[in-house]
Amino acid sequence: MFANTPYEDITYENRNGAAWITINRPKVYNAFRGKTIEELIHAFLTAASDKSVGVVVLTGSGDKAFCTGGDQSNHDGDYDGRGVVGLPIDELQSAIRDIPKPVIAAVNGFAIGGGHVLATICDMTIAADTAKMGQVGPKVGSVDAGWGTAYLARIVGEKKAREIWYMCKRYTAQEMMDMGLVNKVVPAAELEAEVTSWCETIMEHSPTALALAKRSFNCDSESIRGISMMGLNAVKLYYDTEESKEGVNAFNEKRKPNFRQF
Ligand SMILES: CC(C)(COP(=O)(O)OP(=O)(O)OC[C@H]1O[C@@H](n2cnc3c(N)ncnc32)[C@H](O)[C@@H]1OP(=O)(O)O)[C@@H](O)C(=O)NCCC(=O)NCCSC(=O)CCC(=O)c1ccccc1C(=O)O
Repeated sequence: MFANTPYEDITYENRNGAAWITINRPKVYNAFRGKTIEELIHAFLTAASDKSVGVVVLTGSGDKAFCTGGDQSNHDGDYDGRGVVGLPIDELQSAIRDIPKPVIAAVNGFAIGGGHVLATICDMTIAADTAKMGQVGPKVGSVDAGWGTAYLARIVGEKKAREIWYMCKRYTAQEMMDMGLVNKVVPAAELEAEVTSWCETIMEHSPTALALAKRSFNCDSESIRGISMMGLNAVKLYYDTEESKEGVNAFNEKRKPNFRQF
């Protein structure tokens, strides 16, 4: 599908064995549409099968955003691609978890909504001190009821996970590190160098030992994949309601949503 075709929504570079996958839609703060997700899946699977790649980095272009989740301008009940909600987001999340190589999220700005979920499921997260992270689902008529909730709670604990989803606040990189969602915070200008240095260390280590470690970590939380699929199907029904559409419309019209009518 992508043979000999450059990606449109992302870039892919093999830097000395580290596959850097960059979401390249800065005008919409690196929000994803159907095509973006397809290209990300393809890139992760390419990295998985390339023996010269030992580690994968996921980041966003520009200095504003890592990823702000689904593209709200392409969202009218369904997104514009395939899958249960018009985005094969479950396949992308599975690709990040299943590839037998460590995936590092290099969070260079906003990691919000589905973008925050992507950072959460990466094996490790290194963030710029300027990054802002959090959830917006209940403000914009959405929820990632699976990896975004249940897996998040494994990392930050139930109370904090519930706060993140119910309050929809923005957290600094340091606050996210204090909660266990970020491994290291560095000045924004040093993010790339820091991530490169972590990649160099990983490239010195045994790929099979790393793959086994990753698989064993995953085993313990594997049941969340089922919760996630059920959540996705429930969210599809929710997306078809006026209540959900009010959230999307309010964002696009730059106004506060009126959810109390429902
Ligand atoms: C990111 C913000 C907090 C930044 O706020 P601020 O600094 O005030 O800047 P803005 O003026 O708001 O934004 C600048 C510019 O970017 C555009 N933009 C930002 N985010 C998006 C977006 N997601 N889609 C489209 N466009 C976006 C914004 O319109 C501005 O453009 P201008 O032309 O300059 O006006 C803030 O922007 C913000 O909160 N953004 C909204 C984020 C959002 O709503 N994301 C979607 C969340 S829902 C989601 O991700 C579900 C998709 C999904 O993956 C999923 C589906 C079903 C089940 C599970 C999942 C899952 O999450 O896994």
